Amino acid sequence: MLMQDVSSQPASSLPKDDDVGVMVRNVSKGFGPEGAKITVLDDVSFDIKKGEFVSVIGPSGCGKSTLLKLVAGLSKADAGQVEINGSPVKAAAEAKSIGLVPQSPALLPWRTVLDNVRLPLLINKGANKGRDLRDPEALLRSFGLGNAMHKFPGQLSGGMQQRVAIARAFVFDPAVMLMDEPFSALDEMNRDQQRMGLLEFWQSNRKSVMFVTHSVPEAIMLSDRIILMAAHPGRIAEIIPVDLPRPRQEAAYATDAFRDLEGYVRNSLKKVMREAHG
Ligand SMILES: Nc1ncnc2c1ncn2[C@@H]1O[C@H](COP(=O)(O)OP(=O)(O)OP(=O)(O)O)[C@@H](O)[C@H]1O
Repeated sequence: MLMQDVSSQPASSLPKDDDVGVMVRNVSKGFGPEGAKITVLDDVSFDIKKGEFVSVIGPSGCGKSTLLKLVAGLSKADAGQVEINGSPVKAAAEAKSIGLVPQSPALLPWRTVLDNVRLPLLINKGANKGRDLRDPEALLRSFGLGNAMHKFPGQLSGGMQQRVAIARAFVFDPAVMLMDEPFSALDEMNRDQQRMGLLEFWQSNRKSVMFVTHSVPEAIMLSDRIILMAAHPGRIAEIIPVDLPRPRQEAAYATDAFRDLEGYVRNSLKKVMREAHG
């Protein structure tokens, strides 16, 4: 297995071409007052290719959500650059080229499932003119929610609600999809079901995905590459390619290749955690 040690790779040697969906270059970010600022992200550089699924994993507090917010254009880096499909992140966010799925579904309980998914289209009517949009009903059907369209969120399970939130994020047909532990609130069985549903959808709708998770099997099952972060300050420790064949089905969990990779990622994670605790 060939691992990429990005810590020794100069950022300028990373590819910059038309294949890149997300480009993060030498990004640093800190919080706190001038003079007492705590560096949360230190010189982070990576790319996500168009149509590539990349997970970000690392110890609590290493800056995964902070990084995701920078790539979403919700927060500004102190230094460095973020580009989406070759445009500065701010412009890409305004053009709705970035979809975001939060940890909790945040659906409006008084609107039906279909009306929740339609809502971003109504709110952004002006900005949506002349661009490709997804049909909310077709999207819901492709997420297995055809029979739930006219129900209210409170009538659905947690897993189904989260699927509605994912469908809603796809309604602008964004080039890049960012997901912050979207299945963390679900029990293991439900979580696995949602994970496989997302994978199936993505396999026929290849977007660049940045997926934050604490689950090693989830990162492996979904991803083309895994970015492993270290903490204090948050930085990339290693980028691990996932060379498992696609399309992937649940049976992949039981293969030797999956288990070997799982062992490798867990070990790498342990190493960065040991370093963090001195
Ligand atoms: N707005 C903020 N103001 C001050 N500190 C912040 C802010 N946002 C994040 N931090 C700090 O930055 C560090 C990284 O936080 P972040 O939420 O990005 O980590 P994480 O890797 O996503 O953690 P977890 O895995 O626990 O969700 C933490 O120490 C956090 O307290």
